Amino acid sequence: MASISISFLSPVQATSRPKNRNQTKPTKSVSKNFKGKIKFRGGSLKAPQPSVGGIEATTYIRLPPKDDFTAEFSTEVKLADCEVAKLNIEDETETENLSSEEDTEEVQGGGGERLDCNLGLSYGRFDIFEGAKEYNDSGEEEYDGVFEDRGKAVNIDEAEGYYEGELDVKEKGLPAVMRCFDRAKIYVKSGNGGNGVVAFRREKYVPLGGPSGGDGGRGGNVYVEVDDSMNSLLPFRNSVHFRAGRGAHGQGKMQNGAKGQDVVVKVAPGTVIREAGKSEVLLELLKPGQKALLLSGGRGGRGNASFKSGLNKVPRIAENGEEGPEMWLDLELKLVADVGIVGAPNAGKSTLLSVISAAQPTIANYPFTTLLPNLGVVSFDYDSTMVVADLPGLLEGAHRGFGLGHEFLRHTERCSALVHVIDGSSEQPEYEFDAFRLELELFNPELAEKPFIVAYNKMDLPDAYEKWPLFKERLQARGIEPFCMSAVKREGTHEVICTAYELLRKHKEAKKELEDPANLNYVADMVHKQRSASINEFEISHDSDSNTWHVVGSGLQRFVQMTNWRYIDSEKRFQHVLEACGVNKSLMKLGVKEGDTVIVGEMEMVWHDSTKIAGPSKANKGSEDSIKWPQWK
Ligand SMILES: Nc1nc2c(ncn2[C@@H]2O[C@H](COP(=O)(O)OP(=O)(O)OP(=O)(O)O)[C@@H](O)[C@H]2O)c(=O)[nH]1
Ligand SMILES: [Mg+2]
Repeated sequence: MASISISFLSPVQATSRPKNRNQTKPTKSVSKNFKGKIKFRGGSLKAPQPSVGGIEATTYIRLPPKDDFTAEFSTEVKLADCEVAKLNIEDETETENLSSEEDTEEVQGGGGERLDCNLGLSYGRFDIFEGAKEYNDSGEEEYDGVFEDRGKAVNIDEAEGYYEGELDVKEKGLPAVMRCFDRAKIYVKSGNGGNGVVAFRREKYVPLGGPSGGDGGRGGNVYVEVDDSMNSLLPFRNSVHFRAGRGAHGQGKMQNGAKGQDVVVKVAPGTVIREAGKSEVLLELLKPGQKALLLSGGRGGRGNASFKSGLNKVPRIAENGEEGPEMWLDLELKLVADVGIVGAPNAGKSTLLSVISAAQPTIANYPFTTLLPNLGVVSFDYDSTMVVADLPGLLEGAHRGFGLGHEFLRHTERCSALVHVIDGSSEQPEYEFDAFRLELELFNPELAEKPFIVAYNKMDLPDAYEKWPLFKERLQARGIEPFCMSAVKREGTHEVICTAYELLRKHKEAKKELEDPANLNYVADMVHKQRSASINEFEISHDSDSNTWHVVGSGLQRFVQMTNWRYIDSEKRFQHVLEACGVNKSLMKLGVKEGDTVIVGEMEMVWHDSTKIAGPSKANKGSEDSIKWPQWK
């Protein structure tokens, strides 16, 4: 094969490109000149401007450090076009093909990249913020119960009774402990593959031992697993980055590198995973033990033993390991509860939960005692259980940001039934019920359609007892059969909860038929599909101002990234691939000219019309004599 020489220039030299324009036959090869890692430079892509002419690409230029420019072709995966993948609770078969490695890493503690979650909620008269422990060194998320009344902090015990009176809307973000209870933003990156090496067998009495460079190991995978013991996303306040280990490099004597360590991100049942900033749901993990492969590690680079062929018995080439994909993910937790207890603040929701289950939520005679949802398991005589969630109280106007309950209403989205607890001692219980139904409707009409039970509470109080007949009559007139109870005295609660269980049972039977199987490895499959695009699929665009041609294609980009420029044969292979996949031909058809810059992945090259160089390449022989292909020395 005829030849063309390639030289890597320093960034300084690269800027004075005209100097090299006539350098059709540079004397130094890339392996001697180029030491550093090749950096990538992105550029704005514009529509191609086809024209005719141009001949051969030759000179390669090393790019400035990656930090100096904005990376356009990063390895970060974008799944904007992904379809929703919902997991089937019943489907367990998908987990079987996952690796059993469970390396719960914990990675960078930092708190810098937390979810920016300014939800703009207001709390009416009360603003609740975190106590001092929220910011202590140990990172414990304790809430020490301090209310702020328009700038003036008051103790939680003194806050009783503040609820009465006019409610003002005041814009303020949620306290971190609440914000992070069910939302988190994390970074995941699978491991890079290890590099392959060039080595030759040297042994006494074994002349010409041949290539013996081993392949690099595959990078570690990133898994997401449902952990039954978690019921919030609070652990992600301190752990944001999850990186799998990189594969070990290959070694001589045909030794392949070891696989990188996997990472398992543990999430609470009911966690919904989205790509950061996108609305499409990538995964929904419901069942404890479910384990999904999120990102698979990069492939290990091949050592020179893998390049041995009949034509090239002494290959001096090895690949870099493939970079592992990385992503930012938004996690959202929607509790997996069968029944949700909802109602106005101070109605007795937590009291009901404490009576029917072993849960011990905080109960007190002031609104917003419950700041985060509580879960309890109700066991029935006949060996069946149901999970009940007690949610923070909801105020009228919650959809406009009043109170706390609205933020947590979405946790009822997975509930099969709702129990409305009505405070019988309130002035107008029926009005309270109507206001609540309206709030549900405004938040999500689907919630309002869920089967529900009305539980009229505090029947032990004379006030509530007197109002009960009228309340019952009015609701019956509307076709609703309310229950009365006294949660404190444990009277009437059993009927309420048995009816709720009956609703749940009916709902589960209906749901069973609708469930469809889902692919747990959906995200990994999508990423793999994106990254393994054919090398022949590329687009060329031209920036006429800077005479720059951008060749964009994920297959080509991956190829450039895996090319190890330290080895002399890599240049030949690279040029051969550009030729074979039609990049050179396409550039010439589009009118590339002498001295134009051509950027392929991380590589920037200067195009040279090297008509002086002898003969067309083998691939082109006899087909298009007018076109001069890049040549090799
Ligand atoms: N007399 C009487 N008091 C009750 C009954 N149920 C609850 N309470 C009282 O009502 C007050 C509020 O009870 P909680 O269970 O904290 O009310 P909650 O609905 O969870 O309130 P938030 O969490 O603030 O929304 C407490 O002082 C309870 O003791 C009842 O059946 N009778
Ligand atoms: Mg409560």
